[in-house]
Amino acid sequence: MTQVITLNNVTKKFKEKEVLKNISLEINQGECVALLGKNGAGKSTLISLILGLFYPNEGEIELYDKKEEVGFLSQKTRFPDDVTIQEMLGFVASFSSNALNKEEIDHILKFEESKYKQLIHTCSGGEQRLFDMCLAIINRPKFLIVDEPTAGMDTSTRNHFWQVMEELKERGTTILFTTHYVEEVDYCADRVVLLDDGVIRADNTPYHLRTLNKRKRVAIEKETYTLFEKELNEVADSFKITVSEKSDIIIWEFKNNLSNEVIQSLLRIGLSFENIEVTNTSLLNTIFANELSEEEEI
Ligand SMILES: Nc1ncnc2c1ncn2[C@@H]1O[C@H](COP(=O)(O)OP(=O)(O)OP(=O)(O)O)[C@@H](O)[C@H]1O
Repeated sequence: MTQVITLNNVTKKFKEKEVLKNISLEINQGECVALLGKNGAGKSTLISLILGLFYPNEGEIELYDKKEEVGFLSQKTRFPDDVTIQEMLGFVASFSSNALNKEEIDHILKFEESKYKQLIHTCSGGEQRLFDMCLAIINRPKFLIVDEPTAGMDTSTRNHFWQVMEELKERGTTILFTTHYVEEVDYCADRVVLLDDGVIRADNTPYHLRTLNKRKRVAIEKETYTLFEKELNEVADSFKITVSEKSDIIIWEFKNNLSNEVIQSLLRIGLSFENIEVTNTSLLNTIFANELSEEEEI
């Protein structure tokens, strides 16, 4: 496979703080990689290193595409107050010999014709994000990096955005995107890289990460719980179940491998499946809920 970027044992510090610790990562041509992590995990710093905006303190980064073949959508964009959508599109397109044509731009933005004459800052949050995206891909980059692209988008704009990403992917664009939305990795990511406190905790397919259920969750209505309280507390104690309350339900959480025994105990006490709701807590949810301990393997 042809590599687009390679990071070898990269460490980045801001003063004494290690924000990225010994990161090694390869992205191959045509791959779509989701970089997932909580606030402050180091996602934007990693992107800045790839873009050459910061130097690493240790390690090497090799970008195989030319700089002008890389498109970048940053988390926040700023434009002068007195520039229209049309003017900015024309300005950015003027740097490329093969810029997107009007029809392609219309397909991305889905703006009415009159909107092009509007000042950029009068766009809604979602419209502005689509506009940012359009500028990022106006020169048809081979490698596209997008940092939290869907912030501020409503559901239909978000769906449209992911459709555009899918089309880019079908045309062979290599994509690296960051997101806080666990469900967004399902749209077009081939791989999910989980960054946690500056360390890569997982690098695998979305399917693989989703199926790694570390915990089971059982919700029981408080009214029902009260009827069987003594017996339920005994079961909870014997399996060391984490018990919490949320409005009118009691939630039990326990390791997946205890599922059969816990459910059988509930049925023995007299609860029926109609009284309980059983759900899986995925690995991704677990990590985002800050519940994964350092020792837990992925
Ligand atoms: N220029 C800088 N100087 C000092 N510290 C910085 C700088 N840039 C980032 N940091 C720190 O590095 C850590 C990682 O920040 P980064 O922006 O990479 O995280 P992130 O995963 O992108 O977070 P978010 O999801 O909130 O955007 C944070 O603690 C942040 O305060």
